[in-house]
Amino acid sequence: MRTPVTSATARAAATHTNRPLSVVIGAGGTGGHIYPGLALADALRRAVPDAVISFVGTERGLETRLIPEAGYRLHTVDMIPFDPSLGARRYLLPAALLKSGAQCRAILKAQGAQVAVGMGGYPSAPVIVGARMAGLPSLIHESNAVPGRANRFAARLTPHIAVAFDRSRAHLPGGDRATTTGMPIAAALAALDRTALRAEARREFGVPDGARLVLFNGGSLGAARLTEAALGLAARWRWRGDVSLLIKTGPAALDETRRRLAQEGGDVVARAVPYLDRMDLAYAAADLVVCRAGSATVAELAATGVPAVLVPYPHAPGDHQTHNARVLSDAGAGLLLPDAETTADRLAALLEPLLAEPARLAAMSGAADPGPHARAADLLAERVLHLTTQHTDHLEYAA
Ligand SMILES: CC(=O)N[C@H]1[C@@H](OP(=O)(O)OP(=O)(O)OC[C@H]2O[C@@H](n3ccc(=O)[nH]c3=O)[C@H](O)[C@@H]2O)O[C@H](CO)[C@@H](O)[C@@H]1O
Repeated sequence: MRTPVTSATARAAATHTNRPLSVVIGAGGTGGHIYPGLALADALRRAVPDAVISFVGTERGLETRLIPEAGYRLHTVDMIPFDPSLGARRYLLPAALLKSGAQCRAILKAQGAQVAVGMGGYPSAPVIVGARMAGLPSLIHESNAVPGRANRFAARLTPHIAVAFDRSRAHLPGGDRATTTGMPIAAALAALDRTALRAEARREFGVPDGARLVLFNGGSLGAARLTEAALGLAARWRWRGDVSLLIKTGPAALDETRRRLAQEGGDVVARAVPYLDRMDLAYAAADLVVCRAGSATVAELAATGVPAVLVPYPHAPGDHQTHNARVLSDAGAGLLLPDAETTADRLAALLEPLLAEPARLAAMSGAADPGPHARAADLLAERVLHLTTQHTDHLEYAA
């Protein structure tokens, strides 16, 4: 059940100034930063329907498709990732940050923004730098159990910090003053009734009656290791009528995965798709998910109660996906399987007894602590609106 932004805060934000509420959100790269940004934007719109909300991203990430499709304006800036693998190019980072920060300052000014929000990912830090240059309040949201470098840097530039998981506070400068809002998730997932949607969802994915559906989802970009293991399982289970596999491959691996499924006979039980635009249907149809442990995925699994086998991406900075995965495995809602052990044989040994025991799946589903994620978008929107009411009196852009 979602708690709407308190109408007093929304009213105060809407009437505090004659100008419409304007918020700029930095979010980009992969779905794990963009979807929470969109969930926040939708919550702000629910609270203040005439709010002007726009995004800052780059021209490279998934934001170029997802943000305009969701009906929001995307401004792009030049930015390089905060990535240790940059090697000598990391020395270019301060200059890149200053340049993109100045671009963001101009965007904030053109948008008449009252507040800037960084949702993590590399377009996030420049927005906070731009807000600092413009003398505007800003807020960052950290989504992972172990924060990334961009947000550890940005946390030094703003006193306003929100986190998805309590356990990340210890790793952030100023983490003691952070608020745990949870991870903002789409309204369709926050309110998901898996039982009510199950029949429609299973029809959508062509799941035969009586079959248990295992969804393979390698995060917003797909994961070759999971796709390979799923192909092996599909070939092994091709004679079984009681299981069905849905493999999210990512667009690049789609044709090859379909070719292998046809060649190895796995296409009898498995279907490959490039991307899932309706995660509500995917979670409602699935009996079990085998997935990476990106923070949005972990929060969605916790909020919707879908049992999971979590295979953390082994090269994530600070091994943050293992820490994300533990949020579910510590609660008994998921099993953690290291990437190097994720083969078809190992998965068969793990999944066969699990799928044969509905009571165990139900116990995993019930063990998930839904946490604050279903309410997180509204909680974060409330914090953002609160900042506008506090600071608009002093709003001034230096020439
Ligand atoms: C490889 C890597 O570094 N990944 C990072 C990236 O992951 P990435 O963006 O893959 O991961 P997340 O799991 O956090 O988010 C994926 C989001 O995309 C949605 N979705 C996914 C697949 C699909 O077909 N359709 C769809 O809508 C999911 O419902 C979810 O909302 O950002 C996350 C958030 O900081 C980090 O935790 C991850 O470690």
